[in-house]
Amino acid sequence: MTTIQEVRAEIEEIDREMIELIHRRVGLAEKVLESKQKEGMQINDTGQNHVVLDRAVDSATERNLDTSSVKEIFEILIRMNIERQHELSGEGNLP
Ligand SMILES: O=C(O)C(=O)C[C@]1(C(=O)O)C=C[C@@H](O)C=C1
Repeated sequence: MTTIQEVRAEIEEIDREMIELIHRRVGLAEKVLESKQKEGMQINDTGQNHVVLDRAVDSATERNLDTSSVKEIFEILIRMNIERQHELSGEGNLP
């Protein structure tokens, strides 16, 4: 039988992986901002937000996960990316 320590060690490993993935995702803000500035695009792209959120909800549905919770997580991830792009463009935390 698995001990609580073993399960917690597994949870910790997953948490570390998630932090690394969040770090990678936010790290792409610089590249995406550069492309947007070249193309004269706005930082907040509501159409793309929908694409990302719909994709996350579809994946969550396939795995029988709570879709509204997964959607909230991805809304936070998008917000973090938008905030980072504003920081990088020297605008601070504008909406
Ligand atoms: O794809 C982009 O244009 C991004 O800037 C990335 C991202 C995201 O985090 O997925 C963030 C902001 C945009 O509103 C849309 C999507």
